[in-house]
Amino acid sequence: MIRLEGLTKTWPGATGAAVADITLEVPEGTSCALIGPSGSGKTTTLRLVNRLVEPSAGRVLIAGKDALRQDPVRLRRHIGYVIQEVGLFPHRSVAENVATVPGLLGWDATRARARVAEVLEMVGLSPARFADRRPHQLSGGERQRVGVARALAGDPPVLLMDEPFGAVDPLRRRQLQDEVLRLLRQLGKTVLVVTHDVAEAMRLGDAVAVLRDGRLVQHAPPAELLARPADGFVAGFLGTDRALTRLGLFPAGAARREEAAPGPPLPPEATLRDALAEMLARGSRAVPLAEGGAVTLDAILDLAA
Ligand SMILES: Nc1ncnc2c1ncn2[C@@H]1O[C@H](COP(=O)(O)OP(=O)(O)OP(=O)(O)O)[C@@H](O)[C@H]1O
Repeated sequence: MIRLEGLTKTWPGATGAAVADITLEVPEGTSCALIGPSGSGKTTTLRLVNRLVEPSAGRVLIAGKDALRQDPVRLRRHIGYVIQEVGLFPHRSVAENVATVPGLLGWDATRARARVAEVLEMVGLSPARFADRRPHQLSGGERQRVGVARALAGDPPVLLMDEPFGAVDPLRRRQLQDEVLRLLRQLGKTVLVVTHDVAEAMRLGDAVAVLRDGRLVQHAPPAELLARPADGFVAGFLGTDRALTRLGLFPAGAARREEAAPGPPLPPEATLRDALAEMLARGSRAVPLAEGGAVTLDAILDLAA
């Protein structure tokens, strides 16, 4: 569990606080996405958690323990940190990069080697193919996977991610998001993730926290946030297409009706947004579901109301 209590950071010489009195809890084994405009304090908030930035006021509790009372270097060994630029050591192999924290934790070589192979497998990189490569011999997506593997290597209960998929092309991005999310859920990690991408926040966060000028303006599960933005600022930030974004959170079967519709069925992983796109493409008010029955336009409108 991560708990921020009245967390505040005022940079020297700044007129206002970059992070202003934020109180927020991320329950154990869940994820929270931090979103907000550029300069709203997302990265600073994340770095206050692992003490790369020291607060001006307030507290950070991790699993109930006050982070400010722990040695910052030790603290960081128990918090995974994934950033957009990944920050891999360029002259070290993938295996050596991933072994960084196990090395700092004093694991013996056999245990560290086994762990490196295990986490590389977890993120979908075959150790036989990738362990000996250097970072420049990887694609952007592969580098990002190595970044996640490195953050997981010491088995930290908490993970901080700052634009973790920012360098990945849009096509692979969604697949990588889904895979990493599934993995983190399965491992029961508590995750705080910063992104500027609204759709990504909705996919990655069990809850989403919206920041404006360092203040927390709304904290809610994605479907609730999209349905009921707290004010005009949040509504504007989520975008005029927020109703469509919300449809993307539900499986197509959520608007199932017991009726027949023409054409091929939707793929099993289709969302309501995909179903609507298919209706528009087919010029039809209903599309069949793989499990039988159909999604209808009326059922989608009922659900969105
Ligand atoms: N090391 C620093 N020294 C002084 N001011 C800083 C420092 N780091 C960040 N700031 C300021 O703190 C404020 C919040 O910055 P922060 O990087 O947390 O925002 P952000 O929401 O992550 O923005 P972005 O989406 O552009 O990355 C900004 O006004 C920024 O200029």
